[in-house]
Amino acid sequence: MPGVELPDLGWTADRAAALPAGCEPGRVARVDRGRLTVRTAAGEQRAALAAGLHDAATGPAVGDWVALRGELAVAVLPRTSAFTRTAAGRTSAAQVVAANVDTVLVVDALIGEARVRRIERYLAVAWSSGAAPAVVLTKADLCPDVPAVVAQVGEDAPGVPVLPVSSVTGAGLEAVRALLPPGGTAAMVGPSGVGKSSLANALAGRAVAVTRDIRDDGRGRHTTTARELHLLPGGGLLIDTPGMRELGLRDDADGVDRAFADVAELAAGCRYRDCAHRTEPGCAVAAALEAGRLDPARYTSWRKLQAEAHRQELRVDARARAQERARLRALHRAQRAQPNRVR
Ligand SMILES: Nc1nc2c(ncn2[C@@H]2O[C@H](COP(=O)(O)OP(=O)(O)OP(=O)(O)O)[C@@H](O)[C@H]2O)c(=O)[nH]1
Ligand SMILES: [Zn+2]
Repeated sequence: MPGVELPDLGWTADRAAALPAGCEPGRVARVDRGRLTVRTAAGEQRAALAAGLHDAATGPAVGDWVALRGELAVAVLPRTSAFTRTAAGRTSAAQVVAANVDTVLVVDALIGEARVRRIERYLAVAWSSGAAPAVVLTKADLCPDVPAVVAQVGEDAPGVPVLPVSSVTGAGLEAVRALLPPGGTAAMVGPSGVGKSSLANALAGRAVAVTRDIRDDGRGRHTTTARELHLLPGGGLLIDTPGMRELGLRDDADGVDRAFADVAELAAGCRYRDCAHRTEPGCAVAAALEAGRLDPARYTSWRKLQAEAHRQELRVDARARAQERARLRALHRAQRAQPNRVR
């Protein structure tokens, strides 16, 4: 797609300062088994990964800016935000699925399953990525009392805009577009079936939702490349990558604390800094629960997510220990092989 200026893709002076000499910048629109589709000032091109960029945590993800030398991506520029998915297994590394997202649209529907608890969870994930979240509630055309649900969700999403929309009638889409300024990057998270693809298509004004066409013709599998970074008519960019649909909570409690800013503020007023909010004297959280100023379900949800973030932390620690053991083993092997050359 020629005719796109770098700032239209989200290029900034900070990023320019980090670009190695002699390289051109490109924004990753898709990653296919170690091959990139990147958007540059000159249009779209494919790029291979230089050695050292094959790591899941530090190698390029959709939304990343890479430094290009011809057809080779030689570096990933510093990220302003990152969404990670922790792969299964105690020692497997976190994989970055999207990077440099400014706004996370936490998408849920105005009809169906009770939604507040899962929205809380996605908000914690969003905050811990480094991006700013907004809640988008879809299917407004099917909901008999939109303001009531919006108000209810708003109570448990302190400091976050809550926007009702209908991808069918177009109602509310303008308010969502207003969150996506030219050059700004948004991404969607939310459970299956709430209308993320419909919202992406409505925002783009055409069908852009991810399609994966895999055929097997006896010579191996071929995946047709569909971009996962879309330019919207208003100048914003939308990342719609399948990986965003399987996000886990990251290994830090900050995201949880931001999603539960009201509860965290209460907890700051407890008498003891290490208060476990159970039976401690002077516990401000227990007092708020007793006085009916804190919803017990929200309290339970906060505890659960904190515990989950903590478990992730332990897992990351276990991984770090395993990596250190592997490093030492390799070092010892090398020492045995070449006793005089190491160190
Ligand atoms: N009435 C109404 N239906 C909607 C709206 N948005 C989505 N739908 C319908 O809800 C269903 C699910 O929508 P999708 O856009 O596929 O949902 P999704 O979140 O992308 O689902 P996954 O791809 O499974 O993650 C489809 O039948 C849509 O037509 C809306 O605003 N109003
Ligand atoms: Zn307490």
